[in-house]
Amino acid sequence: MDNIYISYDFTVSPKEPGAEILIAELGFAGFESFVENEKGFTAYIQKGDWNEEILANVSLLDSDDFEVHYKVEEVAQTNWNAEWEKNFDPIEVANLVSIRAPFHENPNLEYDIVIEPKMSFGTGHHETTHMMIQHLIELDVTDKKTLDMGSGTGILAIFAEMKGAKPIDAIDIDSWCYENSIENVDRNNCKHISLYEGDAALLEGKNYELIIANINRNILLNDIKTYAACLAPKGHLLLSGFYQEDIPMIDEEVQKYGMQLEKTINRNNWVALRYVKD
Ligand SMILES: C[S@@+](CC[C@H](N)C(=O)[O-])C[C@H]1O[C@@H](n2cnc3c(N)ncnc32)[C@H](O)[C@@H]1O
Repeated sequence: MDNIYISYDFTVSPKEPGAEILIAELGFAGFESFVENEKGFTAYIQKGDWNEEILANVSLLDSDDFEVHYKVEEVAQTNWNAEWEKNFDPIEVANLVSIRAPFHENPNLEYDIVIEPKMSFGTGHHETTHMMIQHLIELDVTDKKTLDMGSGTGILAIFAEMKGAKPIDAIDIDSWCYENSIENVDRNNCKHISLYEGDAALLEGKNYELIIANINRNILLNDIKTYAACLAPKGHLLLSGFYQEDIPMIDEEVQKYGMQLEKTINRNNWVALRYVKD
């Protein structure tokens, strides 16, 4: 991949919650990095991943509730780490889990996840990551053989290990994510996570008691049958990366493989579903 990026400098009014919702949508459209400022933020995408239609499905741009302006520029690769360090705030989930950068102070909660996301998705800022952490908090995952599909920074695999899951496979299709997750797994002293670059094709013949997949609706619809084939009876499947209105479609697919919906979590119209296999 070359080092040329396309940047979109967005102003969003009102900024709260507009910028947060827009960042979430852009993350799913393929943007890789976001640097906030007073009036909005700048979003970056590699030129090779960009296309003319990149904003076509970003619904906030059509919303009457927010005023959004942007200007587009081509930029050479910047020092992402320095940019990111200036802008990443620590996050807490349920007063139990902190997700922070190495330079943040440790708030001394029960679980402390240290992540340096660079270009990959998964700081806990996103609603879907947050909800998957919530599901994992509630599940007893001790000694559960686990798969984290679409692992991004590795954040969910890392938290699963902290909660006692093992062994864990974490798979991401993106080479940046794969490289970055190696660093994060190491940084959090995880010993039971095996990382792979790839997709559902790697799952043939595998067996898990817990499968976590925070990807997007279409990839999930395509891959649910493969996940189902790898999931043991009484095993749990956690799915996120889609909206409330996508639930019927996802649910219809999952139901084909003998799984029951146990719990739905919803944040700002994003959802995370927990299924259990018969
Ligand atoms: C929404 S992010 C989730 C990251 C992290 N698990 C989290 O919860 O914050 C989705 C991830 O799935 C990866 N991905 C996309 N398509 C995939 C596929 N077919 N198989 C595996 N990973 C995929 C992307 O590269 C991205 O890192």
